[in-house]
Amino acid sequence: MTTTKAEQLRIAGQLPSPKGVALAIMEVCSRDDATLEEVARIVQTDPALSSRLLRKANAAGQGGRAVASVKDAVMRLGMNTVRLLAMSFSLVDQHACGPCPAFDYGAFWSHSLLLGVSAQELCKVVRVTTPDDLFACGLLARIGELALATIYPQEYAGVLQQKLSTEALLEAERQALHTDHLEFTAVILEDCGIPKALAEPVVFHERPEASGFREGSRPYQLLQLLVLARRMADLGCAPEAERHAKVGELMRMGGQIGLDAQAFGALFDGAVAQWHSWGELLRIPTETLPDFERLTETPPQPATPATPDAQAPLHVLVAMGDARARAAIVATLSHDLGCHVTQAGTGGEALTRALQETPDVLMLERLLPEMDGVEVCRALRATEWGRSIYVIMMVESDDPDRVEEALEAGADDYLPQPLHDRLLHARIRAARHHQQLRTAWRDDRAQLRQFMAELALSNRRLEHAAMTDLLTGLPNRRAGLQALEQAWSASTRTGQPLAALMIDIDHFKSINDRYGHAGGDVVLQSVAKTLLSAARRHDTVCRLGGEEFLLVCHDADLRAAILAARRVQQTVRSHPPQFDGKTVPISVSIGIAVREPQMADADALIRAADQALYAAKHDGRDRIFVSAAGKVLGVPSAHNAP
Ligand SMILES: Nc1nc2c(ncn2[C@@H]2O[C@H](COP(=O)(O)OP(=O)(O)OP(=O)(O)O)[C@@H](O)[C@H]2O)c(=O)[nH]1
Repeated sequence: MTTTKAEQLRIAGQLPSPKGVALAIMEVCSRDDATLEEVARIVQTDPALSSRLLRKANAAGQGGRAVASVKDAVMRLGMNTVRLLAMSFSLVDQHACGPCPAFDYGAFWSHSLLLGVSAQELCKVVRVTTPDDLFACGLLARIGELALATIYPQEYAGVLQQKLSTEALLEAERQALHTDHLEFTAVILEDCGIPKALAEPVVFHERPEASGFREGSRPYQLLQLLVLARRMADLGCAPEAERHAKVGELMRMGGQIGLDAQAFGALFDGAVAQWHSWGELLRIPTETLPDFERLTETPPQPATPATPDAQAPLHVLVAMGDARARAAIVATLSHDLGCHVTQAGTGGEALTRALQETPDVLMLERLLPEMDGVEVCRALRATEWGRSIYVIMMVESDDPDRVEEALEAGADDYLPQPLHDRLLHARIRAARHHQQLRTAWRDDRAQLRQFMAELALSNRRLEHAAMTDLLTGLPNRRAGLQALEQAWSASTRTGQPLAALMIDIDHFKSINDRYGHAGGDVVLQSVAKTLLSAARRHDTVCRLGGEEFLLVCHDADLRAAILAARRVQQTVRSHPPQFDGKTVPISVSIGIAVREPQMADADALIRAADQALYAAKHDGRDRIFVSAAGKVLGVPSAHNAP
């Protein structure tokens, strides 16, 4: 039997795998006699996992009784789901960054998270399995890529720099590494104990055509759902300029699982909202996106606005099932009427092309294969962008019921079949007139949009200026206190600890006296930089005013806050500012407070930190003091810490 490279690395223990509490949960769950109590007890030893599972259980309850204990959360989610979630969270936490220079870890998890929540939301519509299980599988659906970046950082960087499409990437991986990421995904999912029935569709979601799944079977449905979730993640993570091209295809795929444009839009928006809230909880970056309806709007016009040209050929998309009849009308339109014509043979193709090409006129046969003309018209009219296309429905006869149905679905005009040349000419004349009016309207609108974009930009600049300290570039007092309020609310929600550190430069007045105000300013700028470098990425540093700074430490208990204070003190000490070719020796005093149950709000936390700072100054400066349980105590500083 041949052993693949991924399997060899598994044997050597080199593959990314769950660790710590997640591993313990996996082990317990693999026993036949495991109990929910046992699993809950292990989960409780990890506060971050506990709060994430509580959030998941409450979301899964969909408005039922709120779950407050870990045991109830485990009960509601079920042992298997808890195992899957614990495992995927563990991998997210362990691999937030890594050694491969060309692998964007943040972007990778961001995309994987959106894939996971999209799969979960889709699964609520097409119930092929438990939505929470698909959330976990979605998070791990691309794990093979992360594995290659972790195990072969340099070689894989060379492959990634070529920026290849899926097939070419797989080929390049095989050439450079004699393996590919799909092989790694399969082995890691197996290692994580994900059942084959789920793991296989996950592995094939990048190359659905290679799966060989029988149409309509459960694996096939899962695969379809994951492919759609992947496209949703691609859209959410795409640069703004590329989003438009992805929307049409996505809507068509939504139609395949029975969702009309409106329902699909609501589902997408729901997934994006979940993406943001899980991103915050898992510390994964996420993009701010306009809602789906806005994404379907007219794509941005070219930079130089097109001048209205009455002579520009009318773009007509002809959607007809019968190829010969279609060829005849295409010939009339292009040769006799000078139109630019494109064609579609099915309803699905008509919708995709209409959304991609935004023709001036869509000539839509009512009896189209796959998706009839009425459905296509309704789907188009559900988008702002599709509303601007002039639709002529071709109906089998003048039957008033048929005509009424077409017009009610949103068609602008109709033509009875077989088509009559004179009628066709008259309809196209009306359409051309409509198009000229629309071009003029579009130009006005483009100008208005440009004006609104400029206004939004200058508002953003003003907002930024109002929240930023001009001297140091740090968030100012207002922004800092706002960040603290937000951190307070998050800590209320998640139960995670929260610490505030007030940092004050010692004897700053004498620095000003000795080096002048300009020298003082340089010292403030230098300290601001040093504080940023000493703080963790997710913590907030702001200048409260004068020579006083605030550091908000998320998820930090007293021990972590003292360590942070020592790190700040040490870094300030070892990076003295330079002014006029001279070193300006400085020190800071720090007051720490950690959120305590009796504190009513963020103000109370700041007041406690301020008391501790006051005590540090009073005790002689260059000190760290802590305010805890109503007492203020000194703690050993960085230079005399144990
Ligand atoms: N250069 C400069 N000085 C500032 C700025 N804002 C406030 N100050 C000065 O900072 C000094 C603060 O002095 P004090 O409040 O007495 O504090 P201190 O001298 O640091 O003494 P301790 O905090 O008790 O160690 C005052 O002289 C302010 O004028 C600023 O933006 N630039």
